[in-house]
Amino acid sequence: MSWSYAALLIALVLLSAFSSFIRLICRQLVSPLRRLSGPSSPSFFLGNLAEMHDQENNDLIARWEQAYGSTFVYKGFVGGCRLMTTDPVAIAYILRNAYDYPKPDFVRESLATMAAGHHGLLVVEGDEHRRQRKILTPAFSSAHIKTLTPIFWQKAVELRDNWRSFPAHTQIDALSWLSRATLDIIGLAGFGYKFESLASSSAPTPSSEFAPGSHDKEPNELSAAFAVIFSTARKFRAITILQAWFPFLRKFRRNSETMRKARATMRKIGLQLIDERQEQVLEELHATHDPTETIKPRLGRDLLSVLIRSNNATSAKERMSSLEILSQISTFIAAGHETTASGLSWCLFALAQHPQARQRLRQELRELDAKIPRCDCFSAQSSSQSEPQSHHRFCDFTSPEHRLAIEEALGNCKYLDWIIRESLRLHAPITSTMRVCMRDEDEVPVSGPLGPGDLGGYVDCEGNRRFSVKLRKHDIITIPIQAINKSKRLWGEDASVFRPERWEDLPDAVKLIPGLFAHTLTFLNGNGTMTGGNRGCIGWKFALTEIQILLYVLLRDMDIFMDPAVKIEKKVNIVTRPMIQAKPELGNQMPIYVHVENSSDEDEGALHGNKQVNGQSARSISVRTKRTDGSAPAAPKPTEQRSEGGSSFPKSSCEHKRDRRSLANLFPTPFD
Ligand code: HEM
Repeated sequence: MSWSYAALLIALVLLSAFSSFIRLICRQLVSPLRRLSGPSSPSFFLGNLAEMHDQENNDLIARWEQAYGSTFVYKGFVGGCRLMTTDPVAIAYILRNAYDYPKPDFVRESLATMAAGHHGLLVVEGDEHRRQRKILTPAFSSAHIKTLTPIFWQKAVELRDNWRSFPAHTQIDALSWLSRATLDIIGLAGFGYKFESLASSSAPTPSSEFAPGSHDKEPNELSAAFAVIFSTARKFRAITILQAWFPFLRKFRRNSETMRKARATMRKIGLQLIDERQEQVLEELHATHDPTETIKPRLGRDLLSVLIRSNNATSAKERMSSLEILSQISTFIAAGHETTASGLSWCLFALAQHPQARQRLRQELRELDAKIPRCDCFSAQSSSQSEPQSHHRFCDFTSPEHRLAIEEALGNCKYLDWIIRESLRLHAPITSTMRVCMRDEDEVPVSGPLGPGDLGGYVDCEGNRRFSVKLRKHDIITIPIQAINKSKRLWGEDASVFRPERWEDLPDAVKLIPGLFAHTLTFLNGNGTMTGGNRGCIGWKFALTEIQILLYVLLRDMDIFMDPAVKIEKKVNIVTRPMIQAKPELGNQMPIYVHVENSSDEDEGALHGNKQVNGQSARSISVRTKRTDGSAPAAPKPTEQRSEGGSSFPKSSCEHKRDRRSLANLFPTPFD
């Protein structure tokens, strides 16, 4: 072969390897987005991405909004213009046409490796998504979520009793505890799996109703495997960005032995769970059709059982494969665990900062007792049987009638509702998401004037006011969920302030936000269509019910505080978690103090005694005994002294540990 052939061959190989990069550069050069104004870019390679990494702490988007209006461009990888808009009309248009505005490939790739799998609902697009969403919808209906609430109560009580067991003035990391609680909940409610991450040795046996065939012997095997996959995926490196644009680099993914084992474990347990549910669902069918069968089998209620039942009822052509079902298990864990834990942690944070709101909420929660019939599920830990009904404390909520009555009453708690709305508005666990235009050309409308002094539209880089944005195929759009939830143009001057009372009377402009929940984009949009695609959070009712019950159980009989000297920052890594500003090396943390009121009233005799309630030994007594003698090694350790500037916090034992100097801080998250 002559030199010229060899050179040609090398050129062809290089061309094919770099083809997507070359296409990217060409597309960027002709994008109509270049006509929009926006901030200057400090770096050719990373554009504005590096400064965006800390956007939740430096108010960057609000400053850009103030300088360039609600619709502008910023620079992404190698100088590409990306659209960013907080305009409610533009956002509604993009989200309503979800299948023409899917997630960009690099975001899907990142979510897939982050454990959601390539076939999970979070990642698939178009017809595949429509088909999966239809099969999954029955599992997330309000009626079905109501059947799962006993799990939420059980785990809430278990968490509360863990917190109660610590000596007074103990600082605890609420985030890691809430993470454990929500992991246990999604395990049981999602697929009947006992993670037992809330102090496994002392945990009460999960209701067998929800855990048929659970894996008692190795309860934490799946949890460990998931942690490996999730934490590895969360370490965002330069190579991750390059892999997005140079697909051939994906072949060089780190696939260590630990990672391979973790994936194999997830697959093994997932397939085992699916087989068990399939068998169980077939038994149900058999029993329903057998006239001699007198006792109907209990229908599996976890999300996986409902999914399998719904799948079996779907035509063979539309049905999900085992691989697709398997991906939903990891999707449920990835999408439904840390999001809710983070939402709850931020809610506790907001309440700790606002004593008046906290006291009003706690009073409302206590007053519920007066509205519901006396229950029979008070344990030996309840303060005193002779106390007036409304003062019974530390109820175990074991009576189904009592739980149902409270659930109904919680639904009518106006202030609780405002608190949840306000904290999820100001502290959205998912800060932003991305979309890409897949129409050859499109024109996205933006709103006109929204009120006095507002001119509507946006001003392009030539100084012309415009009321639509032209896009070409492959143009990238950032949907800044948190910035929309806090936009002054929509919410008013006090948009960044925690003020639950704002929900009494919202500005009209807010009602244009196409939010699934409370006119916020926290769970994304609520106006998706079957034809245009519906990508709003499928688990929003699950999450809200879980948040309601956990807040009620934790705050009814305990107060929370934070050290005012400890400054908390937001750290975005797909989910937005708290971090102590002065102690980044500790990783994600939400340090709080729990105050058990009148704790001196709680005589140790009652706590360690053998009082029988409803024929049962009080369960939480054993929790306390075990936790204080240290026999639950997996639980996060509290500090016993007050910290100054967070200095006495222990290293979090959970997997959120971060190294500030790591590349994760220099490079953007997949959603930037
Ligand atoms: C406070 C808690 C939660 C928040 C803030 C939240 C937020 C979101 C957001 C913003 C999206 C849209 C992502 C995008 O398209 O870019 C989403 C999607 C999704 N969420 Fe949630 N989520 C929460 C809890 C849950 C729970 C508990 C589950 C399941 C048990 C869940 C399952 C899902 C799934 C499967 C999707 C993909 C839906 C689709 O694309 O059709 N989420 N969530």
